[in-house]
Amino acid sequence: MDLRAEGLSVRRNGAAVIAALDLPPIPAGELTVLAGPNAAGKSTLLLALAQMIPATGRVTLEGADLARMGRADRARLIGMMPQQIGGAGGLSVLDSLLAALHAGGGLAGRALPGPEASRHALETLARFGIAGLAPRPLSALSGGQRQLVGLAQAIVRDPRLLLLDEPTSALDLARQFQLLNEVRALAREGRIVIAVLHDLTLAAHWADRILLLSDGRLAAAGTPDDVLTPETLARVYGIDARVERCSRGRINVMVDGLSA
Ligand SMILES: Nc1ncnc2c1ncn2[C@@H]1O[C@H](COP(=O)(O)OP(=O)(O)OP(=O)(O)O)[C@@H](O)[C@H]1O
Repeated sequence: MDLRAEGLSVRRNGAAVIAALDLPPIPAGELTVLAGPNAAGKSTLLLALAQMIPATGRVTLEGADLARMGRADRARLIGMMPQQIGGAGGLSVLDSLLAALHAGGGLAGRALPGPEASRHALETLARFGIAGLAPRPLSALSGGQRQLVGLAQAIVRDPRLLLLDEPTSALDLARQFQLLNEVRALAREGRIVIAVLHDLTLAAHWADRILLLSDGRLAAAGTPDDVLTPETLARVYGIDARVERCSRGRINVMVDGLSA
């Protein structure tokens, strides 16, 4: 069971952002990290995979063509955490989760009665350690709290495919660890999970596989060991980097400067 994308092309503002991209099959059960320079097309790729922007090519989830699926079925199957989490208006955190649950037809497509829906939403918040935020208005959250709520919104329907755009960018070190630990557990439970991360040391620690995007093309794909080499980092980011192992065997990426 996997996600596949073949010949995917996206134009934005008249320019080709993603051009005839083929991805290797992305399996359930693993955490796939999407990395690459600014403006490489990472957010665009997530939006195109979720069919939220026009794209040509073929995207299949567990064999089903997502473009041919109804909106309600896609909402049931896909959870998307955008880079910017909305927070306007007076909607509470709990109500925002109930709205996300309702938008996808309930829990994995099964409508829940009111009290059960609230209980499920609260359990989802508790999974990320933020049940206490339930009554707070979205507009009154810190950036990090908003990011944790964004992940809870993406997962509340129990989707098969989880697309997370820079889920840790506003989080402190402890919450980065907590969130990525949960995200990897969500993958291990049998979901297909793709997360955009800029921090390659973090990616090396948590990813089962890394897709490195550059100028809308796949520059490298494979395990962190395969992808995170000084040669590839010089080619893709234009940096002089050292890739070293710390005492626990984990990969550390250190940047010494920009390539000449
Ligand atoms: N709404 C939009 N309308 C037009 N062009 C856009 C839009 N969003 C992004 N682009 C353009 O598409 C290209 C890819 O942007 P995208 O946001 O996908 O990159 P990214 O890899 O996610 O970047 P970052 O790491 O900076 O978040 C950029 O050139 C950007 O200017």
